[in-house]
Amino acid sequence: MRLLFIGCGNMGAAIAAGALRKRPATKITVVDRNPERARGLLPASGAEFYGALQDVTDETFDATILAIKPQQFHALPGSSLPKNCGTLISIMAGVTLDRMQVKLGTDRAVRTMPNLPALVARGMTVGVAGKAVSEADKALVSDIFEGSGRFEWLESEDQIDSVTAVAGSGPGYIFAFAHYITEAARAEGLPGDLADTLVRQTLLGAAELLHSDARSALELKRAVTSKAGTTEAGLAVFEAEVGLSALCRRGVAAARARAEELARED
Ligand SMILES: NC(=O)C1=CN([C@@H]2O[C@H](COP(=O)(O)OP(=O)(O)OC[C@H]3O[C@@H](n4cnc5c(N)ncnc54)[C@H](O)[C@@H]3O)[C@@H](O)[C@H]2O)C=CC1
Ligand SMILES: O=C(O)[C@@H]1CCC=N1
Repeated sequence: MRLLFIGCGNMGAAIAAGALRKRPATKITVVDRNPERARGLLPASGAEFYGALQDVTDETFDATILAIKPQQFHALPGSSLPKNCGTLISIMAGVTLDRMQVKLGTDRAVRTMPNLPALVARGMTVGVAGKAVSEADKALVSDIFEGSGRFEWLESEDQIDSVTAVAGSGPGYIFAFAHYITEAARAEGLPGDLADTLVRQTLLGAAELLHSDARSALELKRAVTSKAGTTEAGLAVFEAEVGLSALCRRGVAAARARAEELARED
């Protein structure tokens, strides 16, 4: 398969690496304003790197992945896309299929929301297909993203901003939590290195249990929590009236509202 990446930063490079993992014969062309950074993020890929779309000589691709920031989309010269750019795949938060149609003149477009663990092939991507996307196009899109983790189709675009708030931004919330727990461990007087190891390994173990154990998150929480024990004492603080539950709802709602706002910006 032949893929064109427009923008190849953290996410573009993770997705390109995933596509290569799934289909090693994939030929990748990258256009990035900073081609040297892109090259550094995608070493030994056999990819070609360009600084501008006009420099790309190939005219035929199976898919073109837009992996620039939503705020960079309005400056993209839609008319300079290659003649046969295949299925257009956007990973931009808050950029609607309608907006892509107006700017790029095609309904053969898929709006996706991946997440950063794609870097380690543990990503979660959700996609919604535009009107002119065929079953063959959809199979290709699934293949591209399955190389960097799990992929699911959404029936309608209505839910993608909520998906963005949960899974797209989600790793950021988890990393913030890891940071604050590490700080708390240091405040307890534990050495920095040990605090770091305790938190990383605890999160990894908990994530692995969530992944491999049939019990729900709530059931697993109960399995840790002994009656009148230490976890119960800690959770009583985390779950106080305006605690973790309310914060999660407010945080997710704020991220979803920001995605909706991005959709209105041009
Ligand atoms: N970082 C994350 O965890 C996630 C990001 N996203 C989405 O992925 C997109 C990219 O995010 P990152 O990879 O984090 O950003 P990034 O800043 O690492 O990558 C963007 C790249 O686009 C390049 N670029 C900008 N304008 C360009 C243009 N006109 N032509 C060619 N290249 C251009 C930049 O040089 C940069 O390398 C965003 O739209 C974001 O909403 C989606 C899910 C998760
Ligand atoms: O923060 C953002 O806007 C992007 C989209 C989801 C994760 N990062």
